[in-house]
Order: sequence, then structure tokens, then C-alpha cells
Amino acid sequence: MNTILSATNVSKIYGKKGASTYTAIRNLSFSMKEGEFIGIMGPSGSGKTTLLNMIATLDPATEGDITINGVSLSAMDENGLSDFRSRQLGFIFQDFNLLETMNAFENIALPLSLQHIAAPQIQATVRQVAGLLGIHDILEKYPAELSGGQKQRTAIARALVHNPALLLADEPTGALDSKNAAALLNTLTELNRSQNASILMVTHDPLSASHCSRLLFIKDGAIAQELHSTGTREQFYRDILEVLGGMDRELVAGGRR
Ligand SMILES: Nc1ncnc2c1ncn2[C@@H]1O[C@H](COP(=O)(O)OP(=O)(O)OP(=O)(O)O)[C@@H](O)[C@H]1O
Repeated sequence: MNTILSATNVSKIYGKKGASTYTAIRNLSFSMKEGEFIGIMGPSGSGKTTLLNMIATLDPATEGDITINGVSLSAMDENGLSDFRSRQLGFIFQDFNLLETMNAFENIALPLSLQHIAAPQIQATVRQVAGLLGIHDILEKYPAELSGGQKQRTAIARALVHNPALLLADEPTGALDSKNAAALLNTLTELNRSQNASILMVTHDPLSASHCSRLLFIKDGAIAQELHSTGTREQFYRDILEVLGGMDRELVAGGRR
């Protein structure tokens, strides 16, 4: 299996040298194979969003390098990164980020329209992805006319339509009720299994995390622990709670020192 993502000795230091600086990610390395569903967990302020932003090509690493689909991010300039982002990455945001003035079809088509792909091909691709997500009958509707679940499926379709190498999700269930959260996680799991989609998801929620095949626990900007799903999802959920309990106990003990 191909390596889809590798981070090598990556550090992120906020602030200018000489002035006060803060090391949010320190010398972190990991790699991800095509078709993995990786979750990133960790306490507030541990560096999860910082790491995701670097992988998303939105913020450069201060040290080290990130390679996605064989391409080194540090070797590209702003234009190269922007082009790479729109072709190789798919984003699922907590609040969907659908454009209210466009209907579902146009929202889903956006990544393809930006790449100037011909209209007949856009039609065919959007309809195929909409079929995969069961939303082919709502394509003419505007976001205001969609249910929460339909908005979420539209957002996933938009993240997938250009067949990205890597799907990035930041707390994707954060704004959803438990029914829609479960539906979203089932959809991601299904995409991972049936389409071999590579998914990297930041989450605080142990239940969401239990859908992943592997979890990285970040603490103080470094990987403190890794957990693989080997048995059932229920067992994985229990293992996650155990690790989180251990991290909480350490934090409390650290606070008492
Ligand atoms: N632009 C910035 N300048 C300075 N420090 C920053 C900046 N962005 C983040 N930080 C600091 O880096 C650390 C990691 O932040 P980050 O947002 O990555 O944490 P997180 O794990 O995603 O937290 P949360 O779970 O609360 O979203 C925090 O201590 C934060 O204050």
C-alpha cells in the first residue's frame, strides 16, 4: 500500500525568533498509508489544529517536512500549495461551509469548476458522487432548504468530488445531534471501506474516534500514544476511554506538582 502522508521531524514554533515563541508541535513524525482512517485526539491546546493546518497546507512547518502523495509541501510556493490543496485535499468542516447562494449541485461542483473542468464531465461526476451519498434528488435545492443531514452529505460530496488523495476533517460531528453525528461517521467509515478513502480526522469525541482504524494521541505537541483498532468498535471505544482516562490522570497529577 502507498504511503499517502508522511510527517518527518515536524515542529511548529509560533512567534518570531528573538521575541517570545511557543512550540506548539515538537519534532513529530508519523506516516499514513492509503486507505487508513486516522484520528487525532488530545487535550485542548495540545497542538491538534496546528498539526492539521500544516497537513492542510494552510500553515508551513517551522522545521521538518510533510509529504502528501509523494509531494513535499516545503518544496512548493504559495501558488503551488493553493493548486495542490484544491486538487489533492478534501475538507469537511464542522459547520459545513456551504455557499447559501448556490444550490447543492453548484456547491458540490465547486472544486471541479475551480479546476475549469468541462461542464458535461462536471455533470457526470457530481451526479455519481451524489448517488454514492444518496442525495441525487436534492441537487436543485439551496442550503436553506436542506435538512442538517442533507447539508452534511452535500458537504461530504463536495469534499470528495475531485477524488482527493486525502480527506481532512476537523471535529466534523461537533455541531451535530447524535443521530446526524452517527450518520456522518457511518458515511465516513463506508467511504473508507468501499472507496479506500484516506481520512484524517481531529476529534475530542471517543465515540467518533472509535470509527477510526488508528488513533494518535497528542500531548504537548508530540505523539504520546498510538492505538490500533484490532477487534470490534465497542472494544476500541473502551480502549480509547482507558487511554483518555490515563491522560487525564497524568494531567491532574502534573497540575498538583
Ligand atoms: N497563532 C498562534 N500564535 C501563538 N500560539 C498559538 C497560535 N495558534 C495556536 N497557538 C498555541 O499553540 C498551542 C496548540 O494550539 P492548537 O490550536 O493546535 O491546539 P488544539 O489541540 O487544537 O486545541 P483545541 O482542542 O482546544 O482546539 C496552544 O497552546 C495555542 O495557544
